[in-house]
Amino acid sequence: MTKVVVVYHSGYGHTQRVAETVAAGANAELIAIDAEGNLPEAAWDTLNAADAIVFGAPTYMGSPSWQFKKFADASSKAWFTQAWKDKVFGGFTNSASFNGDKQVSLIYLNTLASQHGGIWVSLGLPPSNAKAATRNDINNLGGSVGLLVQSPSDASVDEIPQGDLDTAKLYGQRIADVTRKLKI
Ligand SMILES: Cc1cc2nc3c(=O)[nH]c(=O)nc-3n(C[C@H](O)[C@H](O)[C@H](O)COP(=O)(O)O)c2cc1C
Repeated sequence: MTKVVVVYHSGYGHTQRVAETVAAGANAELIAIDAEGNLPEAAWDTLNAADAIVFGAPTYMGSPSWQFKKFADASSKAWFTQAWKDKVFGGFTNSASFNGDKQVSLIYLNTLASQHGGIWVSLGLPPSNAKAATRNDINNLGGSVGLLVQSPSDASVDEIPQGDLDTAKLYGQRIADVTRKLKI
């Protein structure tokens, strides 16, 4: 039995919906970083015991929200004991623009996982970028490092493009599959 944990921050609920969708695909436990950038103390034990950790944050001003970064700095405690070394990691970000500098956030999440000595899982899905492509398609945003989601600036959490949510579920499944293979 493998244990996947999705740890995320969401200011206004959109990234939370993505986190829930990734978690559904991975059969993962969810941990929310609160508005002050904190986790319940017991959540650190949950992260330390996980086989895989998936990071999620909205892109604010071209990088993950400060609350996520506060969590990242606090994870230095786990770094000191190498508690997360050789775990499987993945990451996702959500923002309003198609581009919106989301890649900067993904690279940040990938770097954080690498600092911890983790094994990163790429998105592993081909882009849907032909003329006939729509926002209902898998990986219409053409990500590769991790999961990209675009929530239009005036969209409610119920209006996140279905293709991005379907991509989120598949990414969660992939992380769980890779974790199972590595644990054998
Ligand atoms: C302070 C702030 C900065 C933002 N910066 C960006 C940005 O750099 N790029 C972008 O595409 N969207 C940006 N957005 C839009 C959010 O990424 C978008 O609304 C996202 O869905 C919010 O996710 P959340 O509901 O989980 O907080 C920004 C929003 C806020 C509040």
